[in-house]
Parts: sequence; structure tokens; C-alpha cells
Amino acid sequence: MPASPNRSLDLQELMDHARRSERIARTLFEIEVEVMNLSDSTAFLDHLTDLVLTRFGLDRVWLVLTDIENNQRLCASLSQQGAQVMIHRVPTVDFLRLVGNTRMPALIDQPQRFSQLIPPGIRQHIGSMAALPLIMDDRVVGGLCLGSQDDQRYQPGMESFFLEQLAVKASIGLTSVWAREQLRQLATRDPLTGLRNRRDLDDTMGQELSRSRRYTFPLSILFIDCDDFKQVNDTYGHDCGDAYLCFIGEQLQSLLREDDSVFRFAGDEFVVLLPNQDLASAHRIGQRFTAHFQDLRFDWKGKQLQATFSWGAASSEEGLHSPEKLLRAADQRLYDDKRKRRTEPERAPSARARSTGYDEQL
Ligand SMILES: Nc1nc2c(ncn2[C@@H]2O[C@H](COP(=O)(O)OP(=O)(O)OP(=O)(O)O)[C@@H](O)[C@H]2O)c(=O)[nH]1
Repeated sequence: MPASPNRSLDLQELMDHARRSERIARTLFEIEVEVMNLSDSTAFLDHLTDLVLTRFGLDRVWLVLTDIENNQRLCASLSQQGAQVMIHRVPTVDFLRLVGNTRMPALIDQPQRFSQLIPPGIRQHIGSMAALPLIMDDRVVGGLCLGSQDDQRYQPGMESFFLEQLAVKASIGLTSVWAREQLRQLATRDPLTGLRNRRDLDDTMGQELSRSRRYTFPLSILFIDCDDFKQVNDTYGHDCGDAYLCFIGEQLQSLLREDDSVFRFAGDEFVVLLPNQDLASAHRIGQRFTAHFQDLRFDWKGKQLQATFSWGAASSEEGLHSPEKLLRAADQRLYDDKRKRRTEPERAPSARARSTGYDEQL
């Protein structure tokens, strides 16, 4: 029996709908494949928002993050890594009041009523939007927001199956990439100072030495050890000692170029890696550190403490081509320096011998 005109139209509509669904499912799959192996949350979110924006022809895509504790660290990490994604912070109570805690996409065709969810600079461009809940460790941490100038594109009650899928994929992806990032952080960072740790130093030195051989440039290091640090702990307590180490780490880091890195080697010892710098420039940098700390005081509850340290330099240009040889040579020179400073204080006065006129000296 021939199909009635109405029936063939329904069938056509059905087929169009099926094709459209297939295209969306394929695009979602392609996006998932493109972001699944990214190694940090910045790359993941930058890439994801960019792909969603372009592949689905949206006008704006941004991230809303609530003020729960875990988000502070995520935000700090995103800003440190120079994330491009637009991030809008919203108090948790306001987010849940506007979007609800149903874990379903919120479809919004009256953005003026939801303006708190939209970064001020783009409010005039949003006619309708979808806020897809982002869930990490079973908590709503914010939303991936898709905005269109078209005020009909998202309307409450419309079919949202693919938006739900995108919300789940984004949540799973972000949770997994953030967990990997945290693990990496634990493995390579010193928990007290936040500096790179000794394990990372071993790996990085090996890589930098290979690079220095391949491209024939020197790799130099500075080994730094605080003077009389035990006295800081004994006099002012362990908390003060901890803060003192953080202070030294921050100061060293602030004095270095982008290519150079500072590591906490152990206790009160730090190592600075100077790729493409010869022994003479390592010496200049060591002297610069000493001069910088001479004029600086560490403030501990109103007491002004002077931080001093000894250092030794070593370089691959001296024929030291393994991490162990470089570290051993620099460590030996550091202790020569320390001994000299103690036996000949007038040549290199240590903090104990120096009169600074400040409240406290070490
Ligand atoms: N507060 C604090 N102290 C630490 C930490 N790690 C190691 N220490 C302490 O650092 C001190 C290092 O002492 P020493 O190796 O004798 O070094 P020093 O007192 O600087 O003496 P010299 O190196 O000879 O100038 C020890 O008392 C350790 O307990 C830490 O993470 N925090």
C-alpha cells in the first residue's frame, strides 16, 4: 500500500532526526577522542571548550566554578598554567539556587534572570544558554556553559540527551585529568615549599645532560645549603624553620630565568639547574643570590631574621657528565665555602658573625 503524504513526511522527519542525532553523536565521540589523552586540566579545558564552541557552532563557551575548596586549587593551577578558557567564579549557594542540584543540564532562555552565571563581558551576547553540571568526586563543582545569541536555541523542557552526555564526558574527563595531575604533583613536588623535589631533579638532570651533549652546550648547577639552619628550628621552633625554607625557595625562584629551575634537594639544601650556562655564569648567579639575601630579612612574628647560605657550583664543561659527578663536585665546593666562611669570617662573614643592627640574627 502506498504511503500517505503525511506518513512519508513523518518518515522523512524521523530519518532527518536520526541522521542529525548520528552527526551529534559522532561529533561528541570525536571531541572525546581529542581530549582524552591530554595530560593536564588546562590543556583539557582549553581544548574541550574550543572544540565544543567550533564543532557545535556556539557563540560562547565558558566555565563556571563554584567556591568549594577543591576549586581553589584547580583555579590556581589553571591560572598558573595560563589557561585560555573563560572562567567565572560563582558562590556555590547561588550556583545551586540557579541551576539546581539535579545534575541535569539547565536550559535557559531568559539569561537576564541567570546573569550571575554569565561573565559580565559577554552578557549582551547571550540569548539562551545551557549550563551542564560538572561533577567531580560526586560533588557539583560548577558548569560547562554553552551560550548562543539565538534566544530559541536552548529552551527549558527541550530534549537534552546529548547535552547530558557531554556533561558526563566533561565531568569524567576533568576528574581523571585532575587526579593524574595531582598524582604527578605528589611525585615531583616537595610538599613543604612547592618546589620540584629530588626525584624530579634526578630525572631532569639526566634529560638536561643528554640535551647538553646533543646540542653541545654546558649544563651548570649550584648546590645551596643554609647556614646554621638548625639554630632557626631550635630558637624559633619548627614552624618558623618551615616558613624560612619556603621563604628561601620563593626568593631563589624569583631570581631565576624561565629556563632555570630550583629544586629542594633535602632538609635545608637546594639545587639550582642552569641549562646553557657555563661555570663562570653559575658563579655570577651564586654571587647574585648572596648579594640579594644580604639586604633581605625574613620576618617571623615581627622578628627580622637574616637568611644566609653557602653555595658551590659545578659544570659539565669541567668534564662532569653525570648527575652524581656534578652534584658531588658542587657539594664539595659548597662545604669548602662553608668552612672558609667559618674559619675566615672577615673574608666571608657568616650570619653569626655579622652585626646587622636588626632585632634578631642567626
Ligand atoms: N623546620 C624544618 N627543619 C628541617 C626540615 N628538614 C630538615 N630540617 C632540619 O634542618 C636541620 C639541618 O641541620 P644541619 O644539617 O646541622 O645544618 P645547619 O644547622 O644549617 O648547619 P650547617 O649546614 O653546618 O651550617 C636539622 O636540624 C633538621 O632537623 C624541614 O622540613 N623543616
